Amino acid sequence: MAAALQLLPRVARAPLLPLLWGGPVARLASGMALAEQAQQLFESAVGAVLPGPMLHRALSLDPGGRQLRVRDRSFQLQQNVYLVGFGKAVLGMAAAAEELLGQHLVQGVISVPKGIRAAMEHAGKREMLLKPHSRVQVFEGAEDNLPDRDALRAALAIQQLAEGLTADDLLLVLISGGGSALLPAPIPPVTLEEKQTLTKLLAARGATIQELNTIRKALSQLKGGGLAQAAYPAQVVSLILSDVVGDPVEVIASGPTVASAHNVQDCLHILNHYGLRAALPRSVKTVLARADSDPRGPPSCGHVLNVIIGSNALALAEAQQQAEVLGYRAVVLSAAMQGDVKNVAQFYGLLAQVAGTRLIPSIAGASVEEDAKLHELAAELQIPDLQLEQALEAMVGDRGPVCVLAGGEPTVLLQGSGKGGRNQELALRVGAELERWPLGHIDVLFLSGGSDGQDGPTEAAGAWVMPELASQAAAEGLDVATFLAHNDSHTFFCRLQGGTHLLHTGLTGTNVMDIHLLFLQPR
Ligand SMILES: Nc1ncnc2c1ncn2[C@@H]1O[C@H](COP(=O)(O)OP(=O)(O)OP(=O)(O)O)[C@@H](O)[C@H]1O
Ligand SMILES: O=C(O)[C@H](O)CO
Repeated sequence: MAAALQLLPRVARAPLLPLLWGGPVARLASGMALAEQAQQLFESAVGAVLPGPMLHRALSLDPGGRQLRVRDRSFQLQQNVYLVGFGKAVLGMAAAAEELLGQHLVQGVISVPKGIRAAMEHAGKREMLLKPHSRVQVFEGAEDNLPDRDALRAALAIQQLAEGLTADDLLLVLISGGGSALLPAPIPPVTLEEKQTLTKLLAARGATIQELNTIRKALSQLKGGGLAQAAYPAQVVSLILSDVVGDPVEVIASGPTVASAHNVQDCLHILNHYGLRAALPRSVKTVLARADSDPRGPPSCGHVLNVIIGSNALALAEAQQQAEVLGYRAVVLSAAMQGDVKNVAQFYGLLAQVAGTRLIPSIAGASVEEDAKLHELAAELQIPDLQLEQALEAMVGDRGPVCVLAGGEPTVLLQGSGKGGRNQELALRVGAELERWPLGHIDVLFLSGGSDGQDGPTEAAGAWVMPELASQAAAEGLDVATFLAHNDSHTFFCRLQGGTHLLHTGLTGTNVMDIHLLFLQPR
């Protein structure tokens, strides 16, 4: 337990209110105490997937320092290791890798978001920074998650490094979310601008990350296994931090070390579906036509070891453990929450209602219809790993406080021009839902936060809400529906009670999608 609490120093100091559930102290427990615990559990989830700890779990040197161990594989070390990386969490991953590899690391090139070094320095996160005489060259680029000239230069440097390797070398590839935009290498004659436009159009028309990255792979020299091919005959080990539901290695950062299984027909189907086929630039048509007749087929990746070293599920598992230490019955609902944010919010609202009735059957709670509606909605959302029955089972009977943990990435279809993010919008919508289903004797709190610490283009990571949200807002003259109609959740939370419902962590240096926490605490 001491070790577990090390991750959570503030939790260790906080009074363990739920342990005293049913007693007078618990009855005095305020929403703020619950909110503090929610924020601490969020931090513990993120703490489990920080670059340093993750790297050290995945990589080790044998006692003589002659072999690099990755899972159950060993690689000979003789000052023959090269490193490349691209993604939002790669700076800290590279710092941890360089520290571990020492003199065995010959050279590295990484492509990371613009301003990340300054932000980490400013936040005092020195462990995320490379040392002054690092062998790793850093390129910053892809402002606003879009490929740009800086990212293109980085991609060229990465390609050159990979192409210069021999069969005696080992290439360590560090990959995390945001990697696609940070590694643009369009196949000529496609230009960077054309690729940028196509990516933007697909995203704006609601293409999924799977669809978007299928197109990116078809138009890129390095994605879809291209980087692995460039590094051949060197051995390649890819360490991947997943930011995609289900952790598909071929999708994350467009799978630069995974042979693409898609063909031109798949691309044309996607482009057709989003009404983009007719207006395709000639260059894109040329590249797709060439790919169709390429006798070599997709790159082969037999020399590659792809390893997922961090994921949303891992973060949730840590927070679940911490919640149990705090006396909650903690259930992981899913690490793959997806779907329209409105439906996801309705789902959490109904879940709280149904769960509340199970927790204290005597209260006027959910009806049979609401139970059925919850299951219907769950089926509609098509969440692959949803443990709804298990979660509801944990709530049967008068057994104390419950914490439901989930993760993933709901979708917001932007209609207004307000300021917000996925997590703040979800929290606001859940707050509105909770108000519709008052649960007399149970304190309910919902928190949603982006594990990277930045929710959309805002400075907050997310927000937390309780059923009293709408009435508190009304008292301050804020109308929830109006803010939602403008996708203006951040402005709403900034104004509500002086911003106390906002979750502020600063940039965390990692990225495993969003974390959702739902607490039900009988009074
Ligand atoms: N005003 C808004 N209200 C709600 N959501 C918004 C708003 N503006 C942007 N978003 C959402 O924020 C997301 C983009 O935010 P961000 O740049 O944090 O990317 P991300 O998807 O979190 O990146 P990653 O997946 O790499 O973490 C999009 O899903 C977009 O729909
Ligand atoms: O970079 C990307 O492609 C997305 O973040 C998904 O990994």
